[in-house]
Amino acid sequence: MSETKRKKRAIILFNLGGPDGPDAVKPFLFNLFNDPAIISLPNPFRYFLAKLVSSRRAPIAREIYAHIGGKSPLLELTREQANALETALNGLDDGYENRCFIAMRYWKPFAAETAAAVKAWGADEQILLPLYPQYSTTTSGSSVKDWKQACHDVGLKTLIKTACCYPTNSGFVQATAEMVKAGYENALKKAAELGVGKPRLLFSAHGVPKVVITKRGDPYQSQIEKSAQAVVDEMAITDLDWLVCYQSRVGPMEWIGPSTEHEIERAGKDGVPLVIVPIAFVSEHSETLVELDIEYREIADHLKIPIYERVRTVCSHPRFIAGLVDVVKETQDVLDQNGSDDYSLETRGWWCPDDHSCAVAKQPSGAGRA
Ligand SMILES: C=CC1=C(C)c2cc3[nH]c(cc4nc(cc5[nH]c(cc1n2)c(C)c5CCC(=O)O)C(CCC(=O)O)=C4C)c(C)c3C=C
Ligand SMILES: [Fe+2]
Ligand SMILES: [Fe+2]
Repeated sequence: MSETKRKKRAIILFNLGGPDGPDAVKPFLFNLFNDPAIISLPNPFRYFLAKLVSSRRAPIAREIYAHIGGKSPLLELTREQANALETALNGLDDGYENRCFIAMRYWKPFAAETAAAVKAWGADEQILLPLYPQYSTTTSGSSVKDWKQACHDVGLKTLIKTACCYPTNSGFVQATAEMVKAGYENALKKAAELGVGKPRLLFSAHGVPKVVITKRGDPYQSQIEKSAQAVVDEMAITDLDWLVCYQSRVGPMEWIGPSTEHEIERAGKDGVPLVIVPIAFVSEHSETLVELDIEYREIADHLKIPIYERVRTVCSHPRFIAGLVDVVKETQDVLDQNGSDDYSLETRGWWCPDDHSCAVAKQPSGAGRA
């Protein structure tokens, strides 16, 4: 019996990227601040502001990265996720030969290099998979736009579909809940030994300027709240004390709140133990290993918070990888039933309805999109 040729499906994993050494810090920051999704000024103003801000921020950022060997572990951890996902997808035996590629937004491997590799491999289809469960124009939106530009530049034109977001994906929620539960129980045990009250869970997400929510209409904040609620529901512990807060503020603009620092200070006043849960990151990097583990822990110690327990991110947790497989399958269904996205760079802010029906097949063509 002749074997039918399997279609080649490229899965493109997007993340922010991080410097691979001290010399990369300034150009990495320049790329970040020169992104119109981050600073929405026309050029040449954005270019000059990005030069200025990246020069000023570079010494601070270098100090941050010095705590973790001068570089970000993000690419290495993303490679592990890509390998695990590729193995899981190829185990489906669903008629596709799968290969996972990585495109980082502000440092290597950049979209252009990866798009060229996808073209050289001879992909028939592409599934775009941001490693951000919640959608923001500053992250997933920016990466997808950058990717489509790279596809234009290298002449890569295949069927293509984007998984815009998956804030309540069961694999992501179960993996997170399992890890939070372990951290919570650990803190509860320590609290009993110390004779202090029960711990409070702080679901800490990367912040964004308020205008990103109010003017652009990003669903990011509401999706963060949905993720946290889903994890709490999955944990099924009665009377949990929990809330959502936002870390990593930079610049003079007003950011969404409450800030994680403010909530740590409030916990200090209340004298309650803390369990910190990163809810917008799916891997370890400067924002978890330095900001949460070193900087915020110092604040907590200074305030004599009795316990400060930080839950690790899901990384390559098998349940999370299984969740990503589901996202790829759902996105493939939408591609098969609604057809390919176009390569237009004119995306509106986001295209996923709040109920996440963008990833549900059998909707009328174009539904949920601008
Ligand atoms: C959900 C994830 C992220 C959102 C939303 C986001 C928005 C955002 N970030 C900045 C500025 C900086 N971010 C920096 C690092 C950084 N940011 C994210 C994720 C999100 N950013 C990650 C994963 C990382 C870590 C990268 C790594 O270490 O590998 C930095 C650099 C570090 C520092 O100087 O503090 C900056 C600057 C803005 C302005 C913004 C929204 C407008
Ligand atoms: Fe979505
Ligand atoms: Fe950031």
